[in-house]
Amino acid sequence: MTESAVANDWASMTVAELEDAVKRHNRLYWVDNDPQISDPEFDRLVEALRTKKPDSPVLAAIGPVGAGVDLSEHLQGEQQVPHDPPMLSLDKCYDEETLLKWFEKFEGTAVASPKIDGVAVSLRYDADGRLFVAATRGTGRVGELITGNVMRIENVPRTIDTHDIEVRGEAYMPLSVFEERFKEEYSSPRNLTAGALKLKNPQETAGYGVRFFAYDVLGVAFDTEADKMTWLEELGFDTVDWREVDKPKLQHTFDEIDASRRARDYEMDGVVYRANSCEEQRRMGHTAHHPRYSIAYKFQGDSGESVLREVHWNVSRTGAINPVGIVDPVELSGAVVTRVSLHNLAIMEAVAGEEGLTLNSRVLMMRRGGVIPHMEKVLERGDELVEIPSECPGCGADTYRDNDVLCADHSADCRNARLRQLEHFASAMEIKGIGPKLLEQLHDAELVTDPSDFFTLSLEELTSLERVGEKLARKLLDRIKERRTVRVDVFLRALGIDELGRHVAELLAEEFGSLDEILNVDAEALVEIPTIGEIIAEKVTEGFEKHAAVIASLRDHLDIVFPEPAPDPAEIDSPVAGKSFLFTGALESMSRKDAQGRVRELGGDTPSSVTKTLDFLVMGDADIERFEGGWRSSKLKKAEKYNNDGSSIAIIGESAFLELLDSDE
Ligand SMILES: NC(=O)c1ccc[n+]([C@@H]2O[C@H](COP(=O)([O-])OP(=O)(O)OC[C@H]3O[C@@H](n4cnc5c(N)ncnc54)[C@H](O)[C@@H]3O)[C@@H](O)[C@H]2O)c1
Ligand SMILES: [Zn+2]
Repeated sequence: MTESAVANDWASMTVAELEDAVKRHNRLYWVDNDPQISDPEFDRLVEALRTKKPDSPVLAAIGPVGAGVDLSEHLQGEQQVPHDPPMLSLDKCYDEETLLKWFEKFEGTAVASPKIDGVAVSLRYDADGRLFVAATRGTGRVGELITGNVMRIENVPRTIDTHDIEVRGEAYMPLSVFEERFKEEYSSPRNLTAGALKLKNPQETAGYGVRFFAYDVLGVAFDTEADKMTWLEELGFDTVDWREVDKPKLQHTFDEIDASRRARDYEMDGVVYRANSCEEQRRMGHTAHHPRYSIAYKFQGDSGESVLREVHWNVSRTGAINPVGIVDPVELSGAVVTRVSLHNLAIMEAVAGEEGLTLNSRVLMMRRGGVIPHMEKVLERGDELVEIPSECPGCGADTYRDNDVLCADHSADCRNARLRQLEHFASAMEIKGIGPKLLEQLHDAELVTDPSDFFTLSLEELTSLERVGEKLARKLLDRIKERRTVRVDVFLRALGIDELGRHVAELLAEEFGSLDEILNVDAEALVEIPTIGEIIAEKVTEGFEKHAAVIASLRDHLDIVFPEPAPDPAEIDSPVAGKSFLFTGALESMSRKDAQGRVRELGGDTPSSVTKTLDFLVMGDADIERFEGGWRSSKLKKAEKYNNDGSSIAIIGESAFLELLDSDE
């Protein structure tokens, strides 16, 4: 029911109309940089045309080349990087039948990997194995030079143990980074990645935490795609999460990757399959639009219709007042959504169109990339114009517009701004069990009005609140007490200062020896730290000034410590200290990141790829069972290969890992 209302638009059109629409939207997207429909909707439009006229020449001309993008208008000659062979699009399919048909066209197995919703990047390494050119995909034939920016992507190797090759892959912003720092004001991790890669001051790219997954290499011949990926990993690249699949596993792999979406730290919009045999790849070749040996099987069911009932105005921790839509419940990618961030004024206006957003509008809701819900577009206008508040809902201060964002100079007792700040503090300090409801109670009873108040709470005060019994109160007090000793970077981030996210906090902790030094630093000195730009430096120093009183009272209650230099493994008798652990796949009891944190706390090491000296390769218990049943991921294969050559990498499940941790504590 939900999808048809949109798809029907296209289904009722003639071939000529469809061809015109495809050409128009392709141009709007690639040339004018002003897409007017969402990507999934564009894909449906293309499918509608493909169904009616599979050999339409317009189908072969989708993408930047077909749209006639000419980079020479924008770029100087030296900024243009030719791609040979061009960086093409992918052929698409939406059902198993089409996938099977594609599979019949070649001999051997396929290699499948998630289709990452990021930005394609080409990396070139010179005769000494040094990264010397990085470029965007651009028109597909000519890209834009972004070497300085790419140098700031942490997991892109600067030098490799071979020479004269080109590596292609996808740059993306981890969802954890997006959600922590950007989700309030930006709508898409992908667009932010593209922006971060083109920043004029490449140093600032580092602050965006962009990462890179390799999926292809030119300049070396391989027998199989699997060999290619393994080789890339040995060179030190993080590769897309690939696996070799045979015919019976084609659909199964798609379902499995689809089901794993929420456990992954990136958005994706389908599964890419490639013929495993490189000889077959050469035989099949490519069209002007896409290689024939590859196909993208795209996810569906991410969209649905709903009705916008209300717009709430939320004061963010930085003071911006952002719209949040309340919609009738709608199921998207398996989860029911009732609230959707409209991000900021500009994004809300873009969705609504010129006449403004109205309540009771019929809207298309979507999880682009499967994770973050968006209101994609208004399908039918409602009856009541959404008013932009002239006053802050928390303190009544006048609002004003600052570029894309609604702002106010909140008074010191703005309830909403405070609640948001306290919420951020509790979550950054990892004080578990303090949700928004309890916070409101604490705040409204004037028990906690600034962050330091958490540390003076008493049992009587807590139990005086509705629905807080003695048992819960004691538990909360214990948790708060546990967090009295806190690492300086965690403390700094918890202050909720604009631009002082995890990355900057860690830099400050590394760079300085005491909290006083950090708090008294001036903007000029901060800019000296690589990856901190002028804007960050100013916001951070301003923030320290503004929060001086809160910081002072927090210091009375907290024991703020600097990260200890890693303990000397020789001195600790422990199964974890001095050992290296690599986690792969999803764990049940904690995220991979938390698992790495635990290992490092205990003095262990967490390398990012399988090496000869790795001690433990850890995976979920379900994966261990699959492993025992014969299944092999690329990491497993590599570990086994090293073990055959004399390494002793223990391959263990999560339960065994937890036992190791326990025996250490
Ligand atoms: N909204 C609109 O009006 C409109 C108009 C035109 C195009 N579009 C959108 O533009 C998008 C881009 O189209 P396209 O032709 O550039 O890209 P595509 O969808 O054909 O995908 C090709 C890209 O996938 C990337 N990729 C990610 N993971 C990969 C993996 N594991 N293996 C191999 N490649 C991987 C590659 O970088 C490659 O550049 C499409 O999603 C389309 O919907 C939208
Ligand atoms: Zn306010």
